[in-house]
Amino acid sequence: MRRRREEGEESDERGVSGIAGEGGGGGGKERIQVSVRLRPLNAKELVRNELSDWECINDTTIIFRNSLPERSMTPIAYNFDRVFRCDSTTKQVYEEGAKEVSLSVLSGINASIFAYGQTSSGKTYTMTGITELAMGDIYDYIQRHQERAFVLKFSAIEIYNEAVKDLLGTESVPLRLLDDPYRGTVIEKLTEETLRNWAHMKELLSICEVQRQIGETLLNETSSRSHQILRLTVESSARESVGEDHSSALSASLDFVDLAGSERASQALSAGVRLKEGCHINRSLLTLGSVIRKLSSQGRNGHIPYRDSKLTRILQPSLGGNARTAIICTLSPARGHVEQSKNTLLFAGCAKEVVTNAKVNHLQRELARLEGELRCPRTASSMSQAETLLKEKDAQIEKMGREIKELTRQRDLAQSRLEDLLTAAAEDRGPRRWEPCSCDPSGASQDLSSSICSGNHHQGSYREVHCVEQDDWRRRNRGDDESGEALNYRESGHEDQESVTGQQEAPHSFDRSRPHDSPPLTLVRSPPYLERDDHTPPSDSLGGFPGRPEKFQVGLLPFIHGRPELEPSERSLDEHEAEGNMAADAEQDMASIRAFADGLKEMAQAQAAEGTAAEETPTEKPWRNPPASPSSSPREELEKKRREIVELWHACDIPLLHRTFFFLLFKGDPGDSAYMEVEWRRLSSLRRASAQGNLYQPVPEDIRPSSSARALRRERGMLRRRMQRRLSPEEREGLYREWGIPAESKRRKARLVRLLWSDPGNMELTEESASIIAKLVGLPEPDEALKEALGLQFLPQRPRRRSQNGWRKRDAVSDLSRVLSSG
Ligand SMILES: Nc1ncnc2c1ncn2[C@@H]1O[C@H](COP(=O)(O)OP(=O)(O)OP(=O)(O)O)[C@@H](O)[C@H]1O
Repeated sequence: MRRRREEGEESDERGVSGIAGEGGGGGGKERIQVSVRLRPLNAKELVRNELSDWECINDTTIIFRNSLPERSMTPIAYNFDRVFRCDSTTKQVYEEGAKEVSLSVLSGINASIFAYGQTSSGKTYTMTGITELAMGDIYDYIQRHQERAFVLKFSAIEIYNEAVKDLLGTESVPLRLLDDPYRGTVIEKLTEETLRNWAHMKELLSICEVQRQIGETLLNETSSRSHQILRLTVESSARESVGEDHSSALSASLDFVDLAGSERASQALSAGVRLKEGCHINRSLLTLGSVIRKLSSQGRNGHIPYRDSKLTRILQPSLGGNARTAIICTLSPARGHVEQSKNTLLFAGCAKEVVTNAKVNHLQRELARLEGELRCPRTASSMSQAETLLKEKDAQIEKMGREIKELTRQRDLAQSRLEDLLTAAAEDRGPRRWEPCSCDPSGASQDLSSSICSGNHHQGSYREVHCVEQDDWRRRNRGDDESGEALNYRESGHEDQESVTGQQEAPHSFDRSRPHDSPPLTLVRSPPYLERDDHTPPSDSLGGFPGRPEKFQVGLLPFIHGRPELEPSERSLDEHEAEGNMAADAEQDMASIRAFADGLKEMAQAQAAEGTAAEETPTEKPWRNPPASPSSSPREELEKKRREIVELWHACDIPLLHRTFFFLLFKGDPGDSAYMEVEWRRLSSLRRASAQGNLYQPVPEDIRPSSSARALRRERGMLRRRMQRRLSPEEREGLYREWGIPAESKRRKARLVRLLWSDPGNMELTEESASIIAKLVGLPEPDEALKEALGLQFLPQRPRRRSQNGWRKRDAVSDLSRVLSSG
């Protein structure tokens, strides 16, 4: 295909003899070549009966024709250098949309091929094919041009969360970008392999494929979460001049750029890590878009924000600089993605206005530059200044790295200690009644350590105090580091506590067995919401649905938080510890189950009380359940409710253990209806609060929605570790097979765990998820005996009768102990 050369412009150095034409050529001022590729509807979209409103009516025009009758309007037409229908092959796309530009590299002209488009639109699919086809053509060309000697070099990077990673390197440290006055932005310490042959090149391509960050999103099971740039550098010279005359020696590079896909968090339903990746991806694509927009409207005049992202810094030559560029914009045809597709075409429209100015890169020129640099090196003093500066910066970075590591370690320690304490407290609490206490109810005269040991015994002035390990580092840095974890400690509002414990040895320290040289303990009180004197949580908080007892929240905290995700280096330690401590695991699990049951019962009671109040006052509660349809049987109603509960759990990011316990214990028997009603109301209210934005009222950080998602992630991490410990390799293999996880795929445990409870519409998968998790956490067979042991067998009683026909909590707990010890 002929390129659209800027009028009046001629390439200054076109056609190095014997290379231009067949080997590409071109260059000079010309516009970026822009093609659009429409992919076919994929299997999921077909199942959903998605329609496509896009049609390529000829080789250069694609139209959007909305087939919705109420929206019928004149089709919108978009023109590009080339458009490819959904049945076009990648070879066709390459031949007509990228080949000419790619092969310019053989003429000493830099070239870049980009794929741009929303997530799952086919960028990687297209670029993988184009890269191989272009490489194949280059090898083929070299084969047929023995009169020249070629050297091919290959390097590969990815930009993941704004960090540049060497895909061929052995170290995973991010690479730095340096500004070279001659070469522009260069990547420091990037591995560059000299290609030995075709097989070597293929091997390197597969290494890149393996190394690249891939993640599963709702829209793409193997979504690329990073921008990938593969660079082939071609150096060539006429054979007779090898080592002598460099006048015909050429050097140029060809970049294959597979951008990460733009995505809408709402569509990709991304959360946690994926959401963070998505934010980075969108931000760098935004910078790319604004660079392209500015270049298209004002050429290279004015400020172009290349430096606003690593992606645009690295790609600067390809964006209006010394390179020929072809962009392939990929589109998903589905109607659900129409807005994203239009945005892609908007980008494509701007890109085709951008003019680049590629020149032939004679090696001679490069040599002259190097010679010039040698002749007048930068002065010794400026060099040493720069070096000193660099060293200082390196030292600073290293120090910060150490500090971050230390803070992370502290946080993890504190978190796991907090979990242990909460579990212990849940167990100690037993019947979960606060006993009257003879201490000063204000707590003023108490020392904090005694608050710990009797931490849950203040009738009317409940104070739960947690013990958080603290080491010298933070104390040393106190005052000059108000960020991160240090701030969390301050947030408790009891800055003075540290000095109290600093002055006296806690007589009832939780951890008497600590070695002497271990860091001292500091007490940090619970978040303010646990310290309310009236035992009632803020009604607008996440847990603040009508009738939810505060302690339920406390009891569930171990579930909500799970174990903290640790850094890989630390994880082995954690695993090690945990492995040696299976009994503790089981104990913790059962404490969690007990806490779950206790919380549920209290909720049911509170709800029953609410119900009484509602009967007495005719006001309609906003969270009332709609009346059951008269035609359905009670069983059908319960089944429907069960399904709704599953949907609500999903929507509210409820911890998986809670879902599992509940799901297995309450299967829709008539006796379960009260609990199911309670759960349904709780969740409906939670979701309504979330929809109304109430969750952003002063709610403790760790139970806000974003942290629920984070907690879910941690919980999945805990389950993944348990898979390793609790399932035999055969059992794991069986599960992978059952869940369709291919044997060769990476991180199979993580993939499986991600699938658990992920499809609320599918009750079969839901059942299966619950039974897998039950096995992982050692939930005893959920039958009537367990229910009875947990005191969950009976319908909740009205509060005024509770004193006579109470919940048999003590009996339930001791029964449970029997069940456990016999199990
Ligand atoms: N033209 C096509 N023909 C057939 N299948 C395609 C085509 N384009 C893409 N696909 C399929 O669609 C899925 C998504 O494609 P791909 O991973 O290339 O998307 P992507 O744009 O790179 O997504 P992301 O930005 O999330 O990485 C893959 O399973 C791929 O095989």
